Amino acid sequence: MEIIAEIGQAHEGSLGTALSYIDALSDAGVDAVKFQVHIAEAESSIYEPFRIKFTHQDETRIDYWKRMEFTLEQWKILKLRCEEKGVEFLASPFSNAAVDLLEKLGVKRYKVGSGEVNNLLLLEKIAQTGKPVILSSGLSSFKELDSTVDFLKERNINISILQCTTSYPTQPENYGLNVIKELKNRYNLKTGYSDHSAKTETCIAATALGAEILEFHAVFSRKSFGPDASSSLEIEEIKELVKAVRNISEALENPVDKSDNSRFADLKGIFEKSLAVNKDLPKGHILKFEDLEAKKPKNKGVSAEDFQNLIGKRLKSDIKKWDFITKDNF
Ligand SMILES: C=C(OP(=O)(O)O)C(=O)O
Repeated sequence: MEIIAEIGQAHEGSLGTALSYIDALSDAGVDAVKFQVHIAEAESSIYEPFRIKFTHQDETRIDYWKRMEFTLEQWKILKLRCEEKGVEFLASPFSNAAVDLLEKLGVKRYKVGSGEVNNLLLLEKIAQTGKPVILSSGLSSFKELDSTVDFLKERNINISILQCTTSYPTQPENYGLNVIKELKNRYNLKTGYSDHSAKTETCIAATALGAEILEFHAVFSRKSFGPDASSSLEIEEIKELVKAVRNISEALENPVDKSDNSRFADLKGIFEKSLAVNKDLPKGHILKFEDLEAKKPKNKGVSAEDFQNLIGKRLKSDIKKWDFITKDNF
């Protein structure tokens, strides 16, 4: 399982905050820390509407993107910090200029956000790098995904694909956990889940349903400013999630063979019981179901699993309450 923590815009354009996120998330045990590379002039214009107008600080959406930009030098610092902390620096570009920037950083692969699935210009640019792509599907139908997957396959790109719902925060009826398996069956690619539910249980369920990659938004506090804060997981939740996901992954990698219980032989013996009577019974009494009890340990008399053979049998001797029943009693 690959666990990717998406910082998105949670850094609010501050290099220091972005570095703190790398530190906190690598300590939480994720495999990759993910950024979005926004180069305002290359990807947007004054005509772009706000997805959520959460601040009056930025007059227009492009002003917001400008505030989220880092310089190449700053990106180098962020990537270096990821390397020092032993996590992959992963990013989604939102323009061809952003791909050029990421190439200068020497990234290993690319994430394509849900909004870019039909941006063939960007996909062509990424494909020209020859590097693997993780494709998100939050806004796409199968038909659109088919074309994008074909487009990348024709260019020999190694693709992974994520179920995602672009709705912030995503409500249970829209998680689409069923789609993880459908994507796997349809494309036979490495398949995962990109979460916006802000709930660890969604990611754990996705793991159990076969996701091989998990991505979720991270934030220091869901009360923070920002478009994704309410759809994100906090650091303590991420720590717990990482542990849970690693455990479930290990469980899934070790399927249990229920047809063979030989490993329980000793323990099973400790749990097994022998038959006893629950009242004083006189010689000549005919045993009924209501007379019987099953008590530990096993092998003290007739085994509990053989109780049906005793019903209707006549006692040859008295037997005291809670005494075990043996063959000699008949
Ligand atoms: C928007 C992104 O991804 P997703 O669609 O998976 O949320 C992204 O990676 O930048």
